Amino acid sequence: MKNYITFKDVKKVYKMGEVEIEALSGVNFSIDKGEFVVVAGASGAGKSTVLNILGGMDTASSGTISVGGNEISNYNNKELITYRRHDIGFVFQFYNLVQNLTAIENVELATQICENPLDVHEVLEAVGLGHRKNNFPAQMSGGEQQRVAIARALAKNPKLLLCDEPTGALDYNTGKAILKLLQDTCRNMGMTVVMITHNLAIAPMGDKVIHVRNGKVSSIEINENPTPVERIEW
Ligand SMILES: Nc1ncnc2c1ncn2[C@@H]1O[C@H](COP(=O)(O)OP(=O)(O)OP(=O)(O)O)[C@@H](O)[C@H]1O
Repeated sequence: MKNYITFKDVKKVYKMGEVEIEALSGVNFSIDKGEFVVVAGASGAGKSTVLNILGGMDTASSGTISVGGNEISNYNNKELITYRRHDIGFVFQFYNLVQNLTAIENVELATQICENPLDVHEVLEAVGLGHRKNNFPAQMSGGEQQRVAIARALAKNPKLLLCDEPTGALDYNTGKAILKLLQDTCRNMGMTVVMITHNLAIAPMGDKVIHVRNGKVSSIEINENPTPVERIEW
């Protein structure tokens, strides 16, 4: 589906007492269903603000955001909760797992609040953790914990998978394996994936690369033939 997501003239102003910070100053882009999109830019450019607004964790000050034909910029708080719960899977830099629950329990916890969850065993197999289901986070490496976090997001069967620097805390090879998992998930499940990075070297893996600078989109690249992660070096 073309233009599954659209941002039209989206602005975000944070007010801190007397001071106003314009984090987004008129952001425009569109994303098709099933695209793997990389949002790239320097620290403070506005990447997380874009992702948080798209995921319904924050709201725009003005402008229109539409996802799958719904104007989420008009949603009230209750509608945003439902949207986050059913439509969005989030993956963060630091995995945010519940430490006293096993891998499978962490994934099950997320599926308990959503409508059409996937089979938790199958999802853990798919992320390569079939043999670690009963381990606690402290018994797993960073890369394995991030796989649990990805399984937790995917098991909700979300419409959108949003990833904020998902490899930021991982070493080179582990990070690469996680990027491959995300790219393969996008292809195999037809999942729309939006991933933030400050690492421009991995931009060629995206079907689309949205460059953000000073709260604006500075350019958008379309890669007709995205590079498989295993062929990217940085
Ligand atoms: N809750 C907030 N209150 C006030 N200012 C904020 C808030 N969140 C973000 N900002 C400001 O908005 C601007 C954009 O921040 P944002 O976190 O979106 O950038 P970023 O590109 O994701 O950066 P990084 O790569 O460092 O995470 C920055 O100037 C930041 O200080």
